[in-house]
Amino acid sequence: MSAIVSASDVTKTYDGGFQALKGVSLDIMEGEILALLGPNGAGKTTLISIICGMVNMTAGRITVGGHEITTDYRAARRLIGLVPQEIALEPFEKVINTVRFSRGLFGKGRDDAYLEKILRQLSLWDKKDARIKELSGGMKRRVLIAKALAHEPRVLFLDEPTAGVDVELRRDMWEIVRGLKADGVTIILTTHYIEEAEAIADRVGVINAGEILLVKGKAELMTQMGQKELWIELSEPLEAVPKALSQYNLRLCDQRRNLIYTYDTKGERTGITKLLSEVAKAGLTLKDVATSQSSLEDIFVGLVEEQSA
Ligand SMILES: Nc1ncnc2c1ncn2[C@@H]1O[C@H](COP(=O)(O)OP(=O)(O)OP(=O)(O)O)[C@@H](O)[C@H]1O
Repeated sequence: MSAIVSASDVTKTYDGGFQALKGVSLDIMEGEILALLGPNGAGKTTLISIICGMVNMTAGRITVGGHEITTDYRAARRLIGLVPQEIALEPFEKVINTVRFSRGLFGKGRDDAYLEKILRQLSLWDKKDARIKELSGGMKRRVLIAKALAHEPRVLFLDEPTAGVDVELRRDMWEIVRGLKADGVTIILTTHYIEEAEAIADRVGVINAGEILLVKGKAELMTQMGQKELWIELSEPLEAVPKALSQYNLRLCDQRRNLIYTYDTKGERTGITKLLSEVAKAGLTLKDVATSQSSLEDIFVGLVEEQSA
């Protein structure tokens, strides 16, 4: 897969002197769904706004489909659709005209068959002649997506598509996003919801305080999440991990009273039964055992805390 959007060393200092982005480098691969996860004020909207040409970067370089966004703005912008966070639509306009108008803005010729396809995909076709003000909040969000897709972009940015929407609409949105990916659209969505990133992303990028902390395949993150720890509390503290148990890579902590064994929950065998019998064979007496699992949330919180320390 090649990168369709490539950002290198992008910085943004707003007029008041606030540095919202501190050297962001990121490659977005053609055809993927990338979730940008970060707390409030992390810089997600700033980054998207820069890529979409609505905010100027202070330094750095960004290309979209090989077009440099400052020197080759029109060509780059034509490849991008943006679904903004806020609903800003003309209330008295009909749905179909709203979408047609957006297509026209990019200099694309009229193509009613294409517009019908996207309106059907978004379950808006039977509302095509309704005025925006007659639509529910969820439908207005769908119209925003239809507008963003009207000029057949290859990359779609969704800025917090499910902020403040109910669970049902959130699931509908995820279905829509999956459908667009199947059509070959590259999708970048920003979110506060770890659950959302888990549900639909191929890769997850974590951004905090203007810096990208990691970008990883979801499967890889899930493997990390799949790691569980078994805590074995002993009645007596140990000097060291007994040699007979060396194959388990145990850690000794909490005043040498706890042995910690890390295992993979997705593995065929956890090795726990064997370990416990060998612990007994080594003459150690157990006081208690407990397990803990790290989640994407733990990883995320850990990363953000580490950065602010
Ligand atoms: N026009 C502006 N002038 C000055 N500071 C700004 C401006 N726009 C954003 N900021 C600041 O830049 C930082 C990043 O904001 P941004 O909107 O990019 O964050 P975000 O990650 O999208 O947050 P949220 O999840 O709350 O939307 C914030 O501290 C914000 O206050």
